[in-house]
Amino acid sequence: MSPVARSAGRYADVDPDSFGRPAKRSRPRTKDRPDFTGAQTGRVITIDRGRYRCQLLDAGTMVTATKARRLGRKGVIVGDIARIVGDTSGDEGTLARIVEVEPRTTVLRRTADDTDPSERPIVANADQLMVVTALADPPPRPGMIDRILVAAYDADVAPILCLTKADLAAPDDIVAQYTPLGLPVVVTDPDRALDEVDELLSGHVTVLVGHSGVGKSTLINRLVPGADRSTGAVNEVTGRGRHTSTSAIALRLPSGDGWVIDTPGVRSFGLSHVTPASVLEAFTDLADIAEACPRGCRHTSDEPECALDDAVARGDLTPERLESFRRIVGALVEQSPADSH
Ligand SMILES: Nc1nc2c(ncn2[C@@H]2O[C@H](COP(=O)(O)OP(=O)(O)OP(=O)(O)O)[C@@H](O)[C@H]2O)c(=O)[nH]1
Ligand SMILES: [Zn+2]
Repeated sequence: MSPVARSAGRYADVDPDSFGRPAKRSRPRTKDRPDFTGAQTGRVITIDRGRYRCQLLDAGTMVTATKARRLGRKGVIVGDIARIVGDTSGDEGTLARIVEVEPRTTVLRRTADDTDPSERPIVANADQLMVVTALADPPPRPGMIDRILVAAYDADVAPILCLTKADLAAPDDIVAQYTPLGLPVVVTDPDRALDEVDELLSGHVTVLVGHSGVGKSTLINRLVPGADRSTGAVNEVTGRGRHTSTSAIALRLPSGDGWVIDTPGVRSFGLSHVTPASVLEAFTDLADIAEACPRGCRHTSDEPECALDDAVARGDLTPERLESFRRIVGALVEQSPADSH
């Protein structure tokens, strides 16, 4: 029996939302699971109206696919590593089918807005998140940078700060402000080679997040020649860029070693479930010190017995690093939903 016929018959009755959770009925897996040997492995690079565009990892072929029903509505997102069966030639008009998705190493979720209180996963398997911020035109907004950094730390995705348009304003203040966080800060302008950025992205799956107009598309077009991201188009009416797609798009780096994932329309990531403790985990040096904090310490400056203050007093921690951490965590309490303009 072909895998297609088999899975259609066998899985039609399974709750689509059960994907990713243990099956309710436990049947011997090896016996019941469709045999997908011969399936191709690809990365989901973008999603458009129920069609999943995938790039096969071996051949690099672009394949358009549907998704097995049992994977559920949110079962496949950009960045996923998918098992694909059927016609994977990529030829015009062909349609393959995603039958399985590998467990995700990380998941970034879209900010909830006023009309949509739920958070949706948007990008899977990124191990880095590059916040792209212009030094001028538009000016940097530290509050927003901090919110995005919190989301990155919480999702266990290593943040990078990229400061664009260095030809228009000096980066020194922002660099000084973010260096104590221990994240790489790179500066770009049109006349500067991108060696440093290339090196940071090589071998990684990096999500790029930035407000419209900061030069994210310009950067991607330089990193991935032929990516053809539309640039410079700020819609006068909506104030938003020309990208109307809500799907992220993954682009393989020319070296073949690594991916960048552009996230049009994503201004920030939801923080509603994030706790100071989850952010603290990303700051391992501070986390070690905070073991000595009293129970329930929020590590804010108004906590009388926070061990982080003691560490600064002892000289074991620089005041700049503590201040940066507290500012970042402060973004959690200051957040207002659907802000970010
Ligand atoms: N001076 C200067 N201008 C730049 C630089 N990078 C990009 N720009 C310009 O800034 C404008 C916005 O650049 P985009 O690359 O379209 O910005 P974006 O962040 O992708 O914005 P959207 O396309 O709206 O999502 C364009 O006019 C670019 O030419 C830079 O390093 N220096
Ligand atoms: Zn504390």
